[in-house]
Amino acid sequence: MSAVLEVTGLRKVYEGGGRRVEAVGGLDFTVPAGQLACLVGPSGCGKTTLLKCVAGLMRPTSGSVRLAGEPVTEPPPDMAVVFQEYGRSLFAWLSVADNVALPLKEKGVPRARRAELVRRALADVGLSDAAGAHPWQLSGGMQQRVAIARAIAYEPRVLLMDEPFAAVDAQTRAELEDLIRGLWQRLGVTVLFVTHDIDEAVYLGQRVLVLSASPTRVQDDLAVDLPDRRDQLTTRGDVRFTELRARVYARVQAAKRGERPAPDPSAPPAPAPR
Ligand SMILES: Nc1ncnc2c1ncn2[C@@H]1O[C@H](COP(=O)(O)OP(=O)(O)OP(=O)(O)O)[C@@H](O)[C@H]1O
Repeated sequence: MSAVLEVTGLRKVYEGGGRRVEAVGGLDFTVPAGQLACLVGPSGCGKTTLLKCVAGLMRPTSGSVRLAGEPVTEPPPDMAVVFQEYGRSLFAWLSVADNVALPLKEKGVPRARRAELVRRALADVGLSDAAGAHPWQLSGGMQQRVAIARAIAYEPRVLLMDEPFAAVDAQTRAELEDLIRGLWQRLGVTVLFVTHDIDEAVYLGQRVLVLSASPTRVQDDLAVDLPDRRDQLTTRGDVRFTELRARVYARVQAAKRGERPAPDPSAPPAPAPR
């Protein structure tokens, strides 16, 4: 299956205030349609910068991003982003339903269709009852569910997530991870999920891309050959999960030290697209 997302020679250098930081340094990868790929890398390695470039929110210094073959030069209509800071991404004065509806309004989706998409998305994230509430009346986990509902109501081809669960407690995080896997399986959307949490990357992904320290590059690209049906207890207790986690951990450590590990002959081949 062809790649829906192509990142080629992507480089981003920040300059200003007498400081020059090469955050992303010549990065190449593609994501096939329908894949759930996780990006994991050391703190400060350039994950957010990369995602902003992929989302068309930031111009790269050089290189390109293509979505379904088209160059991304501004936020594309068929891409949605969920950020870590749900508190800042929701509008406090709008109801939950209106928050979810807002991007659809901007996209020009007719009112009746909008109402249907909002209803479905809120049902998908288990928040039908909270449609009339305001974000500040909800827990952090519920607010992040609203942000996810807003993203999926938009019916994106690609869903980008930047450490979306970093600010919620462990139990809520586990629930949200399962929610994302469930939505991904049901909707068939392509997901690029950025996290610094190795366990989360292995639990969620079909594939884990390990990023090097800044200026970041793809250090490794591992297939996650765990069964498609995952649950927090069984999957995390699986010997294969522990092996993959140890392998990703070792590679993130190597990335921090700036080492390039030798290719692993026992690593499974890249996963087939769904
Ligand atoms: N607007 C900016 N101007 C200058 N430098 C920046 C800017 N944004 C990020 N940087 C620098 O680019 C590098 C990568 O930052 P980025 O936020 O992309 O990393 P990250 O991997 O997402 O970090 P974390 O894991 O801590 O969230 C850092 O050295 C950071 O200081």
